[in-house]
Amino acid sequence: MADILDGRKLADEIKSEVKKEVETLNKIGIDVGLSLLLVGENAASAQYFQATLSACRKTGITAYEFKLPATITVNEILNVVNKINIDERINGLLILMPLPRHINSRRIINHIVPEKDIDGLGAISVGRLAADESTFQLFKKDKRDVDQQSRFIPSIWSFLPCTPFGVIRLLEHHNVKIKGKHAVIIGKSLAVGKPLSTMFLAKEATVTVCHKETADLGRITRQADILCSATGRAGLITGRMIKKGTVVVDIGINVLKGGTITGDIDFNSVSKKASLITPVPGGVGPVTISMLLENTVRSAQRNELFKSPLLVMG
Ligand SMILES: Nc1nc(=O)c2c([nH]1)NC[C@@H]1CN(c3ccc(C(=O)N[C@@H](CCC(=O)O)C(=O)O)cc3)C=[N+]21
Repeated sequence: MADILDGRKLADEIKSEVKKEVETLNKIGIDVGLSLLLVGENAASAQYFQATLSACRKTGITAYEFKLPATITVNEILNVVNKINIDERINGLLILMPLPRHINSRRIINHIVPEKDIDGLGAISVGRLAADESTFQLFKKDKRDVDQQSRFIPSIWSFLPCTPFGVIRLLEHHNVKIKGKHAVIIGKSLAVGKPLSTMFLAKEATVTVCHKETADLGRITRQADILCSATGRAGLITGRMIKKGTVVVDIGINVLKGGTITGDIDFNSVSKKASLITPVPGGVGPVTISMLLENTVRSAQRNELFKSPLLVMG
């Protein structure tokens, strides 16, 4: 039987770190602010919205809520983003995805100033990740790589998308070796599959990305040392599709009839062969929210550090 990669436990640890850092900033008169922008109605987004609000409350981050009707125009949303961009109280902006169909979501997301793009989905953030200009943030918790990475004192940097960032954190927290391993990712989305593949590359894994057009998925998943699935298809991965000892990360969220939440992995059959596995709920999801808060408090810290040569100490 596989051991569990416990996301709730790690998420709580990250949140208590964030809380301490928020308190330190509060002591020198700095409040940390996160804005949440929800357009229209969407069950998964509404749930993430609420979960993030309550995590903000727990850590002392001030949340600013923006709820707009689905009928709103692109320009009206851009005006709200403009307001948030120049609002000094706000350190980060999360725009809940997906946006309504008539809205060009790239147009909206690219309008967030990079300093506040704590979800890491804007073109600058995506480009910096692809060019390896922000991946050093993945090495902070990895003591062995600190020396190599600490050559960099960035004057400005971008944020990493919360879900894949959380996946790397969860693996490292459980001492899963990434370097030299074969990581197989299912899903090529901008928010999860693609950035996760870049992060695994930065960590020097051998990476294969599969998606809905991939022929004979099982042939590839059986080669994985680390298997990450982010498709939103319940039960896609069964025990027959993995080799013994695989580390399995379930990034899928499927709401079944009756409201039960499950991932992409058939937990019963896969957990018999895997060495480590994330449950859903209680796996990657809670860590995602904690990474969003961590990015937000980093944004506030950088703002202080880089925008004045004089630091006010508590
Ligand atoms: N710009 C953007 N970034 C996102 O990261 C984003 C988004 N839009 N839109 C909506 C989806 C959905 N999402 C979830 C994250 C965590 C849980 C989570 O923590 N779920 C709990 C289960 C909660 C329950 O049981 O009700 C868990 O996995 O344990 C759920 C959903 C992030 N999303």
